[in-house]
This record gives sequence, structure tokens and C-alpha cells, in this order.
Amino acid sequence: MRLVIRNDYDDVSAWIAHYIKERINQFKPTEAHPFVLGLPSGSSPILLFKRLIEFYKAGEISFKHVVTFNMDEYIGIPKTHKESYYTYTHTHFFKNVDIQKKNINLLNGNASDLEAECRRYERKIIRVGGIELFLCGVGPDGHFAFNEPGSSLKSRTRIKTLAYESIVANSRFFSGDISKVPKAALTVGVATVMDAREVCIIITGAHKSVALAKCIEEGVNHMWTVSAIQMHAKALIVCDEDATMELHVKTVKYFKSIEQVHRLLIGKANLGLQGELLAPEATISKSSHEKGHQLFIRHLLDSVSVEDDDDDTPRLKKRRR
Ligand SMILES: O=P(O)(O)OC[C@H]1O[C@](O)(CO)[C@@H](O)[C@@H]1O
Repeated sequence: MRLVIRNDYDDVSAWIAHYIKERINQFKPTEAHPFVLGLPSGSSPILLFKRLIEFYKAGEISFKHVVTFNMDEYIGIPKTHKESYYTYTHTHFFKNVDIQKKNINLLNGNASDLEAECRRYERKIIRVGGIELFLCGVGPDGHFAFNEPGSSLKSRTRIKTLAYESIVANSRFFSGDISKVPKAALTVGVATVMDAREVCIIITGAHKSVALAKCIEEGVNHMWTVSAIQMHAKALIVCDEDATMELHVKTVKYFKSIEQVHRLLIGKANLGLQGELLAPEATISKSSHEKGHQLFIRHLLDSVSVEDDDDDTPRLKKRRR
């Protein structure tokens, strides 16, 4: 599991948007071989959608051969309702980029046979070759998609009754009126997300800090369903400083030092970390308990040098001795 800690929500959103752009561009999707992206709902992805739209408008990315699967949809509100995830994702993302209508997949919370609708969704994911990258938000109680506490870690797309905590949390979108919040939804399951070839979790804000701690410092537990990503072969969590509030200081330092080395290895341009790579000394902490990491990084710097080439992408080259 990789944990990337950025300063705040803005930085987290920019980081993930850049990461998605790189993943899609490197994949080189075509009509026959599309990039399949799982999408979250909620407020977490709004800013990163904005950043992706900016990249699209700047000609840095196209969504023409991207197939999307939204993770969930409320049951019983029309898709034209401003809080349906259909309208939400069209408003904040789809209508602003070149994605093809036929490539957009959403669960239909008004289907006459909701269970058949869930089976259809799972089949469709398989038919397109599986999800390449599933982007997920997390609730303060550690759920992702609507896999509420106690959900089976083997669950698949299904009907789910919402936890009281989620209803309260989502009432902010329904003028604070709990009675207006749908009480059930269709949602992909924990296993549906785990089948994706990569999972990226966005966690920001102090109110989600317990969820983050449960997710990475404790064991896999169905009461904190996001902890299931410990079992995923390629899991990435991007959080802000506030969300680290409940983590051990040692955990934060550990993941930060890993990122520091990682940045040195893969180069600033791949992560969009302008300038950080070129001033590695400045980013190395001088505190005594980090001497071990410092020595390791120095060894790394001694054995490689960073080369700039024409496309402004620094590459690591083994230093000749
Ligand atoms: O991003 P927000 O608004 O905190 O909401 C996150 C929630 O939204 C969801 O994506 C629900 O669709 C959940 O994964 C998570 O509960």
C-alpha cells in the first residue's frame, strides 16, 4: 500500500488528477482497448474533477476512450434529481469533457428489478475487461462506496440500506433534512472494488482521521470496510495532513520517508512535484531519529544522478564511479 500525504484538499486533488492523467496517457487507450475508470460520488472528488477538466481543456488528456463505472446510486430519486449521482457526475465531470455517452455506466436506482440491475452491472464490468483504476471516497465511518460497516468483504454490487451515519452525513446535500435523504442505494461491493487492477482512495479532513488510522494501522475489519484495501496488490491512498491526525507520528514519518525516496527515484515530472526533486537536500529532515533514512537517501544520491533531457523529465542515471 502506498500512502501519499499532501498539505490540504487542494493539493490532494491536484495530485490525484495528475496521477489519473498520467495513468490514462501512459495506457494509450483506444476504442478497442479503453481505460476503465471507477468513479466515486460525494464531495471528495469535486476538485479533482475540476483539475481533470482543466487538463482536458488544455489538450493534455482525452476521455474519448475512457469507460467509467460510477460506484453507487440512490434508490428512489429520479436521475434528474440534483442529488442523484447521475446528475452529480454529469454536472461535475461528464458534461465538461469528451467522454462518449456510450462509455458512461451508472447504476439505475429506479430499475424495476434492482437485483437484476446489480447483476447486469457486474457483468458489464467483466465484459469491458475489468476496472483499471477505481477511485474511491471514504465516509467518516470508514465505508467506501456504500459498503457500510459490517458489509461483507466479499460483497458484490447490490442493494444496501444506508447507515444512519451516512444519512446524517449526506443530509447536507438535502438542505440538512434527514427525511429527504434516500435510505437505500445500489452500490458496487467491496469485492467489486478489490477486483480493480488498482485502487486509489481519497481521504481528507480531520473528521476522517479515525477511518484512515483504522484503515492502515489496524487489521482488515468489516466494520471499517476501507481496511479491505490492505489485501489489494496495488492500493494507493492520498490524504491531507488533517486526515493523519489519528495516525501514529511514526506511521506518518515512515510513509513520508518512503515517498521522499520514491520521488527521487521516479523524477519530479512524473508526479508533478515541480522543484522538489531538484532540491533533495532541502527536503531531508535533519532530526536525529531520521538519521537512518537520511543515510539511505544519501546513499541513493551517491549512486545515481538526475539528468535533465529535452522533454524536461529528469531521469535517474547510475553514477559512474
Ligand atoms: O466525499 P464525501 O462527501 O465525504 O463522501 C464520501 C462518501 O461518498 C461515497 O462515495 C458515497 O458515494 C462514499 O464512498 C463515501 O461515503
